[in-house]
Amino acid sequence: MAVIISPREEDKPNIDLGNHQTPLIFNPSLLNLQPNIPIQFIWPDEQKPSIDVPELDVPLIDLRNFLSDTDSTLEATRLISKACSKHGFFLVVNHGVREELISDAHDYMGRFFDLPFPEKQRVQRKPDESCGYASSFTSRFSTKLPWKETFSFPFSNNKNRSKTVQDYFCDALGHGFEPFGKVYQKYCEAMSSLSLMIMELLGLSLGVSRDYFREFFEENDSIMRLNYYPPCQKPDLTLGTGPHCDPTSLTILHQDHVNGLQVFVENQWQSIRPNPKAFVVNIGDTFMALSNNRYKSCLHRAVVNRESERKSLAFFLCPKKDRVVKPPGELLDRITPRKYPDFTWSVFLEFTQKHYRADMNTLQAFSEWLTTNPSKT
Ligand SMILES: C=C1C[C@]23C[C@H]1CC[C@H]2[C@]1(C)CCC[C@@](C)(C(=O)O)[C@H]1[C@@H]3C(=O)O
Ligand SMILES: O=C(O)CCC(=O)C(=O)O
Ligand SMILES: [Fe+2]
Repeated sequence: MAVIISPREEDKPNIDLGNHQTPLIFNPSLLNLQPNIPIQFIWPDEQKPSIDVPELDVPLIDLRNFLSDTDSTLEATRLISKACSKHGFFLVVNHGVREELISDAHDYMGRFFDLPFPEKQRVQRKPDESCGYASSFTSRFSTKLPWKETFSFPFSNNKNRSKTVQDYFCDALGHGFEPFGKVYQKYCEAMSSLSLMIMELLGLSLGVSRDYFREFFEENDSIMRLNYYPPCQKPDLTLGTGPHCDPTSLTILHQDHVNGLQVFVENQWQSIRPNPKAFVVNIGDTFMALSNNRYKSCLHRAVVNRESERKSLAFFLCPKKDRVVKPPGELLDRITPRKYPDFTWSVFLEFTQKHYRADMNTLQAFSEWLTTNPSKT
């Protein structure tokens, strides 16, 4: 009988606070004036950030001649195979995304988070929905709150070429936000194209056809997330984003110039230094399942600091919601049985939004949850 997964109470998302609880409002400019931070933001000793961590040696993959030159393609597949079998993180440069588009995306992110709090609350994330504005997740979790504000919105890459991001901004915030919508529409389209190029690389490196994963993600229902980490007076007591593996398929992250991303590799936290010309790419749980565990979705977190705010752009590539996630035949053989059951991203996403706070065991917990909820398979 499978153990029924019920995360620790404090980790269980509060779907309904009812009217007996009003969530603490995370207003960093006010919170940071107080000598101490609210207890909900203080993490357990074993999870508090360590001050000095070593730098992770992350492979840098040059996409300039990828697919046009055999040697470059071989080198890229070798590097990606080594990194993804170990920790799932690598950098890509000469990626073809215009510097101006990246700087516009950072610029508009700053403008959004500088808006007055009531303005941001107009797009407040609704309970058990994955998109919208969230400040510190006070309405979702009762302890171990992250020191951050986020704004997430959907991107769909589909045949009718709809402008889902631009429409989201105009519908949710009004036509005055059309410039925001246009920039993030272009940015997400560039992220989707880059993701598909990386999917070709991943396919080649896993020994399946170059087009297999590209076709799988050609149409995608992805999530764009803007992360804003205010300065914190007690950076050694809290975390900007807690330790987790991304439940999604592939994450393409652009950090601003402030250090903060850390990955847990060889039993220690190691930082990935910001490089404005590079995107940080990591394998998520869903791609780990697609690769039948050959490539690893790795534990990572974000730390904060006393002096400066930090921002990051995270594009989460996700398959079409109801596409069945199962590894290709080439990755299955008699000595390598299936590691995870078939599932759809829509059910996995629902699991992370309604039942389980994503951490380092999300995919395992989800697999076990499916056995006790057969209607979800
Ligand atoms: C599908 C998702 C859930 C989260 C956003 C995307 C991919 C990463 C997930 C998350 C960042 C992992 C850490 C916990 C979390 C609650 C957070 O800190 O934001 C997660 C996101 C979420 O559930 O909103
Ligand atoms: O902000 C960062 O550097 C990492 C954020 C992250 O891991 C996430 O949003 O999933
Ligand atoms: Fe992450």
